[in-house]
Amino acid sequence: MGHSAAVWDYKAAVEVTKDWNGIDQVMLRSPRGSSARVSLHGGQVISWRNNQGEELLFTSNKVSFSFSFHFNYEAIFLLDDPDVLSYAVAIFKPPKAMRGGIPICFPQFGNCGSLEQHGFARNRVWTIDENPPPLHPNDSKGKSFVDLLLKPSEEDLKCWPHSFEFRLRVSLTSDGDLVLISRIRNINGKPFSFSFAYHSYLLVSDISEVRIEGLETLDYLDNLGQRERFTEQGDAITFESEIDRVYLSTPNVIAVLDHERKRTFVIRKEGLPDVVVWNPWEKKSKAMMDFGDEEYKQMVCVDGAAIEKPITLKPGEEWTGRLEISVVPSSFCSENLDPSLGP
Ligand SMILES: O=P(O)(O)OC[C@H]1O[C@@H](O)[C@H](O)[C@@H](O)[C@@H]1O
Repeated sequence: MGHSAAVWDYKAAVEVTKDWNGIDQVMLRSPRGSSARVSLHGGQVISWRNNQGEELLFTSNKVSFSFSFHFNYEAIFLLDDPDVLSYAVAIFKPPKAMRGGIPICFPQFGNCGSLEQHGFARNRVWTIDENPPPLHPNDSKGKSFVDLLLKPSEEDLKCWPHSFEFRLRVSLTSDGDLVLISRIRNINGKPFSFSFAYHSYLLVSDISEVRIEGLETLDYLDNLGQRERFTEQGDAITFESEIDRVYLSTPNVIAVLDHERKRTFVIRKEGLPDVVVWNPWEKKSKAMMDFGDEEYKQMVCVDGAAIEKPITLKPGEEWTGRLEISVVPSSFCSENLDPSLGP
C-alpha cells in the first residue's frame, strides 16, 4: 500500500543488505511503492521498479564468471537454478559487471584507450559515503538516496595514474523517478581527461516496437564502422539490426517510446553531451556469454555520456554529470517534453 510522501521516513527507506556474493546492496524505496537497488559492485543500479512493482531495467538471466586458474576460463550459470548458482558462488567471485542495469563507464568508454573495455569503475567495489560534500537541497528533499564513493586503488593508479574521488548519488523521487548524479574531482597534482557513460539498459517489450526521439538530424559516430561520422536521416531511431552509435551534441531530453507497453522513458541529462544507442541484435548477443539467446529483444541501451570530447579536469576541479529517468504513458508525446532540467 502506498504511503503519504509527507510522513514518509526517507532515511528508513534506505536499506543495506548483502548480495549472494557478500557485497553490499542498497535498496531505496519511495512512498508510492517504487524501488531501486544499487550494488556496491560497480556502483551499478541493478533494479528499478515502478509503483506497481514492475521492473524497468533489463538484466540478463545469465551471469558469467571469469576466473583464473592456470588458464582463463569463462563459465555461464543460469541465475534461476539455485543449486548451480550456489555452487558457482562458492568457487568464483564475479569480476565482471552484471549484464544490465546501469553500469558506470569510467574513465574510458568502450575500447578507445589503454584500459579495460568501458574502464575499471564498473568492476570495483565502491563504498558508502556517509559524509559527502553537500549537493543542492533539492537533490535531497523528498527523495530516498544513497551516496557512494570510489577512489583509485594502487593497482588502478598503475594503469591510470590519476588520483580522483568519484562520488555517485543514486536517488529515487517520491514519484519513482531515478536520478543519478556523478561528481568526479581531480585530487591529482596534474590535469587528467576521461570519458564517461551511464550505460543504461532499459527494459522494453520488444525492440522492434521501440522508437527513440530527440536524436533526429544529429551527427553520430558509428561503432560498427570504425567510428565513422554520419548524420541521422530518420525522423526517429527504430531497430531492425544491430545499432552501436554515439550521437553527438544531443539535447538534454530524449524519449524512448515502447509502443507495445504504451509507455515512454524520458531521459533528462546535464553535463552529458553525447548519447550512446546500442542493441547487439541476434548474432552479437549470441556470441556474448552473458546474454540469453532472445534477450536482445527486451533491451535497449540509451546512455547519457561524454565521449567524443573527453572531460578534462585541472587539479582541484570537479565535474558533474546528471541523469534523470522517468516513465510516462506514451500518450505524453515528445513535443510535451520540457527541456529544462530542474530537480
Ligand atoms: O560487453 P560490454 O563490455 O559491457 O559492452 C557492451 C557494449 O557496450 C556498447 O556501448 C559498446 O558500444 C559496444 O561495442 C559493446 O559491445
